[in-house]
Amino acid sequence: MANPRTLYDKIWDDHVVDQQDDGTCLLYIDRHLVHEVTSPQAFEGLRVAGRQVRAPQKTLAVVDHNVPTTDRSHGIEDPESATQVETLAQNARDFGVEYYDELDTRQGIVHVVGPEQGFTLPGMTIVCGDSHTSTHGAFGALAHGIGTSEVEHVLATQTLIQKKAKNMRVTVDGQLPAGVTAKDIILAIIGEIGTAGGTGHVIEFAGEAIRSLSMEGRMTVCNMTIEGGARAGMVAPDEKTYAYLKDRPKSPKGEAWDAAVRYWDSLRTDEGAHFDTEIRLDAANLPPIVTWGTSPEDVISVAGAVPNPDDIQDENKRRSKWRALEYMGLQPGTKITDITLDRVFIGSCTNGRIEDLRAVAKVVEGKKVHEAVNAMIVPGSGIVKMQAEAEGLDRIFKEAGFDWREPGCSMCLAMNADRLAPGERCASTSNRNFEGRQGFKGRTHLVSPAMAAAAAVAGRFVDIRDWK
Ligand SMILES: CC(C)[C@H](C(=O)O)[C@@H](O)C(=O)O
Ligand code: SF4
Repeated sequence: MANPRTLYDKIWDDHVVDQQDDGTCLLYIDRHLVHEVTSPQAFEGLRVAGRQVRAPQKTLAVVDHNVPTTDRSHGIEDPESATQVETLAQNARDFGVEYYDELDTRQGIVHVVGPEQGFTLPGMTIVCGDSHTSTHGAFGALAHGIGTSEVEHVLATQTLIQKKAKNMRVTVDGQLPAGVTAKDIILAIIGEIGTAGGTGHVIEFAGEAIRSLSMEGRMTVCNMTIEGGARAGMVAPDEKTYAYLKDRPKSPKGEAWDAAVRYWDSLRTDEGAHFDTEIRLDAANLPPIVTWGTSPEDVISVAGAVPNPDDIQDENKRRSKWRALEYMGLQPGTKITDITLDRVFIGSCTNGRIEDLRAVAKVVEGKKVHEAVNAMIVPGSGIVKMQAEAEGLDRIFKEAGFDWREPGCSMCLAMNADRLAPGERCASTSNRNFEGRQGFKGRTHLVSPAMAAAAAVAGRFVDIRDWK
């Protein structure tokens, strides 16, 4: 038998167009997602060179980062945002690329839209000028972010120059306790390996707890792989993957579907395949997690307290964690459940999908957002919004006092009107808690949707395992 291979090895091998002696490869790219932030220069480069988009049908453009999440039916007021959006629209028209504008129901965060449309499929190489492209790995695709010059390269040639990464496997055994979610799994993993722990690797997530996750949950895990420093994250496709993709607008149909499933079934890591690094975690021991600092690795159980940086041996690390506490306005030893909040943000490509909104509705139904808290819910796409409204979730949210918005990246990052004021403290379902991420001097605590929902009602963090 041929050498046993990992899922990553298989997809890689199937896409190599050319290999140099030093290992540099030219990789064929199956899908290219494009948004307004990292594409203007790339399209301009093509224009200047007089080139076309090589495979417009393998390219999909959508606006997400800059769009306001308030009513957009009368146009976009902010001139900067309007220009960004219009530039993408113009580029899509000029180059014949399919484009979902801010009024299209299919519009949303690029990483929510791709899977939803069946544009993202197992076994594919998928790129986007955006670090959270790793999300699409949940479907058993090799998906990662690229820079703007690479965006131009892919637009022009449908290929990418890459060196192969190492294989890493993170196995999460057992079953999650009630109240503990995919978000807690990935935060725990990043807490364990650190933000550089995955450097140079592609991570395959495996084990009973990963298999038990819905596609939404797997997307949450793969989405944040990048915060652990890895190039990409992936989960082998299975029946859940196929059920999610069946009959999506761009999924293969009829015989083509059957043939695709046969191929997808071969995308499993072979018995005995080599992993350069292996990590194991037990899901049964995981608590709901809250970040206390300014890095996604600064994690602690909701039942715990803010750690004391003086306990850290390494001087640089100690200093940086003190700085994080100062920025966050926190004291060592403060119980996490004593931390009060000004804002709650539920949304983003990490946790802005329908399952996330259902989890929030379950927690807040019949309750009220705390009077000191300003809380918003931003669906990840127009399709998510429509589905939530069909299920009556929007009524539950509005009756509880949440602001129910139009789809986009919103307060995940301060690139649009949704942002924190200096000093404001926010429980957020997004993926980054860097200084200034949600607004200048804003303070971000990353949590799961259920934890954010409970915090909105209580005005402080609460252990969702005790929620009634
Ligand atoms: C603006 C974009 C390039 C950026 C990314 O690459 O991830 C953004 O989506 C983010 O989450 O920080
Ligand atoms: S929702 Fe946040 S993380 Fe996702 S693409 Fe938008 S800005 Fe990046």
